Amino acid sequence: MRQAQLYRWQIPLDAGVVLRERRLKTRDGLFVHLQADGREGWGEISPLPGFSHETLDEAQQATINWLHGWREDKTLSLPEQPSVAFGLSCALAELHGELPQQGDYRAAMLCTGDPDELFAALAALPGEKVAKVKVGLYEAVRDGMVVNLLLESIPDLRLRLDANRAWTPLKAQQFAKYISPEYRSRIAFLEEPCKTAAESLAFARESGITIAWDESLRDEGFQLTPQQGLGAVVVKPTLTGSLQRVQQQVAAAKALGLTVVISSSIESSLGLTQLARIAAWLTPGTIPGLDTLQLMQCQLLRRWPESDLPCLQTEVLEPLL
Ligand SMILES: O=C(O)CCC(=O)C1=CC=C[C@@H](O)[C@@H]1C(=O)O
Ligand SMILES: [Mg+2]
Repeated sequence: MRQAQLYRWQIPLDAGVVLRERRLKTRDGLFVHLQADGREGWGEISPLPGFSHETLDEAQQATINWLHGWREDKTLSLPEQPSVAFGLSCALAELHGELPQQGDYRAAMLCTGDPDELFAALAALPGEKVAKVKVGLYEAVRDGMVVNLLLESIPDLRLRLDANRAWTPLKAQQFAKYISPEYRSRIAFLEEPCKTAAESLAFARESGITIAWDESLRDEGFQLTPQQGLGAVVVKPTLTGSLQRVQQQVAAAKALGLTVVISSSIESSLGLTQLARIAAWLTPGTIPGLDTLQLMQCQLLRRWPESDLPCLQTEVLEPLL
């Protein structure tokens, strides 16, 4: 006997979460709970505003339609909305015991705010010092000076940078000019420096700074091919689709010798813990990009290890079925 429930939730975010020039005050999403033969599985469906094409209402309706069929023992293909396919595939994988329990809870520290605050946090970072810094929000020269200062001040720090396609080729050159050549190898990668892939690849060739694809992976008709200066891909499962689709994309990137980073789409703690398990399973040895729980004011259902944020249970969730 199959049972299913769908919950809607909303988490207040700390001030200052800006995505694609829009301020996000809350993170809203869905949890799907499947039960059958004494087993259960959970999944998170939380399309990311400004990045996902589907709205939460569209995701909700597609999920409800699918669940009605699943409860009647129909074997259905997953809906095409990536956030829905991902969440349902996680719930099915948990139900069938196919999502490994072991997680990689290390996270590349997501750095926001002023350099002084960064120094203390980064210097105290235990183990492999990997941090992610968003660039492209301020002047490129300032970004270059801050990044150079961080690399100079913390000799064992490696940085992941992300410009979210903010720079023109000139701005990208201005940034690179302020990074001492001997520090450039400690930039693990710079995600999406310029507005177009061609401009980003030219930047990588000219600057010697390794770049990574993130948004490009999801562009219509994009083909992943080996390129000089391309070192990594950043895979956001909520924006990509089912676990099976994620596995395909990870395998294709690894076959090209690229580093693959499993990255957050600002999911709840339940989604983030599942991403940590997917990272340990599909990209062992690579620190995932999951340090986004700090943006939230609470956890839901499952705790992120060592987070002291309050963890709320189903009583705050709105059942929809
Ligand atoms: O990848 C990480 O380390 C954390 C997640 C992260 O940086 C992002 C998540 C969602 C949208 C963006 O703000 C940003 C990104 O573009 O990678
Ligand atoms: Mg990115």
